[in-house]
Amino acid sequence: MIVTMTPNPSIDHTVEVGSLRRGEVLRAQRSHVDPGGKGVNVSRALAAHGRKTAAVLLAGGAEGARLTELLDEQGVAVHAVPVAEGTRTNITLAEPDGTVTKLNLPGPACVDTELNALLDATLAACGHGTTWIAGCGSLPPEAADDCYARLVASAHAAGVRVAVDSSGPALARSLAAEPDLVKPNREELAACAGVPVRTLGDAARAAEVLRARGARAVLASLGPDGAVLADSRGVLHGEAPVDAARSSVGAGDALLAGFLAAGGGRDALGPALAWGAAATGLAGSRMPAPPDVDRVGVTIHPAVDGDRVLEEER
Ligand SMILES: Nc1ncnc2c1ncn2[C@@H]1O[C@H](COP(=O)(O)OP(=O)(O)O)[C@@H](O)[C@H]1O
Ligand SMILES: O=P(O)(O)OC[C@H]1O[C@](O)(COP(=O)(O)O)[C@@H](O)[C@@H]1O
Repeated sequence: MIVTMTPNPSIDHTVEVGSLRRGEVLRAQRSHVDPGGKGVNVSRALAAHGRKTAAVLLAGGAEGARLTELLDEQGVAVHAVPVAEGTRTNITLAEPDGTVTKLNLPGPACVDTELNALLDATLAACGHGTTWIAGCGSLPPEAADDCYARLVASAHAAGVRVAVDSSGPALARSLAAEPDLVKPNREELAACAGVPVRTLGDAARAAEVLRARGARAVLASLGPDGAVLADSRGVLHGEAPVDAARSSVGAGDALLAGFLAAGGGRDALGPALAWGAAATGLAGSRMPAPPDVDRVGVTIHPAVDGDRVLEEER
């Protein structure tokens, strides 16, 4: 069983437009709604693979009720902790060439009692046989940025491993608590380590900075360049090319889900890459199922090519 905690979930509204022109009236071709938020997506990907998971989240207002309903429809067990203000809606504008513009709202403000209730509910959701808790996403406005650090401390006291996928101060503050894994993307890695990440070598060095600050392992996702995994045994790089990426929204969440589902060790890098690449071939933030993942070919490189310039920097 893998429990996810999402302090700031969302309704993800994807709108498909012909092309995005600022300052004009755009006619949408299609639109659809997915339950969203990083931990929510990890649970959706696990549920799509028939894995036992529970999504613990803060939910408020009609949007919060709708989020719970959407997750029920997808067979995800939800533990919704009430928050006074309404859950946010995040907007994705998707163009036919695969370009995605994302508008993430701040979300409902949250007070200490609500955040404490979320942490308590997360620990309470862990039964016998819970292998991981994944604490994921941004924090709502006014939430204390030691939220994930506290999650790590209490989960470790209960003997459960913790993965943190967040950004900014919430990620930085979590490191000293020694999370078993952190999953930054390239921007989050660079910001947290305080160094530019332009090459694979930069990514490997930045991951080591996060390990030196306390993270036991770092799974740094690098978009089309795959991911590097740094742990006490060294740094690995792997990738899984995709022919036509449709939407990378949620790909990092699918990557993390695949990594945890495969046990969270060095052997889990391959499955993680397959789940992440499979997600990029699906519309919006749809999460991959086994047939999507089985189509993907993964390469794990014997050594990290430190001079290789990352795709997004070329
Ligand atoms: N264009 C792409 N081609 C192949 N794989 C991709 C692509 N974009 C994302 N991925 C896969 O999805 C994972 C997560 O994507 P990334 O953009 O790094 O994370 P996030 O969604 O958290 O920002 C990558 O590590 C990679 O495995
Ligand atoms: O909590 P944040 O950082 O605002 O991110 C929330 C957004 O991230 C997502 O979980 C997608 O995550 P990734 O593309 O990083 O994998 C969306 O569903 C959601 O709208």
